[in-house]
Amino acid sequence: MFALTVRDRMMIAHSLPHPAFGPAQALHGATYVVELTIRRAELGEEGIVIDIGEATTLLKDALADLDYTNLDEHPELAGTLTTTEALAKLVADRVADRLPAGLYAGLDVTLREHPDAWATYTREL
Ligand SMILES: Nc1nc2c(c(=O)[nH]1)N=C([C@H](O)[C@H](O)COP(=O)(O)OP(=O)(O)OP(=O)(O)O)CN2
Repeated sequence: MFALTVRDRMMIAHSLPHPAFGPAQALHGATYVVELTIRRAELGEEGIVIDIGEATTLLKDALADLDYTNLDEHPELAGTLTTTEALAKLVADRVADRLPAGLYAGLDVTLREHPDAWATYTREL
């Protein structure tokens, strides 16, 4: 299995209104490093999993309406606890929706809250 990874960042504000989150129930900010890995069993005729530029654009587009926003006000996220895990799934689903069918084995999206904590969502395709 081959894999190609690209990385981007997004800055957001959000609150996590559940008692499990203590002070993070209040509005606070986060800067995530976001990694997208696309997996493919065999390389294409160009000898690549996916063009790096194309993968970078896919990731950037998936983050575009989230970056520099208050997620509490995002219509698609109403009623969602926007945890690192949930955001990783959201980004993965958005990228998966734009990949051609039948070409790729799967993808992983990792959001790093800080160097010592991250969450990953894995999706087979
Ligand atoms: N599994 C997850 N745990 C936590 C998430 C998350 O997205 N997934 N998010 C947060 C908060 O948004 C914030 O990032 C950290 O808040 P904090 O109160 O500092 O929480 P910590 O767990 O880091 O520290 P405590 O010792 O619990 O205060 C929190 N958790």
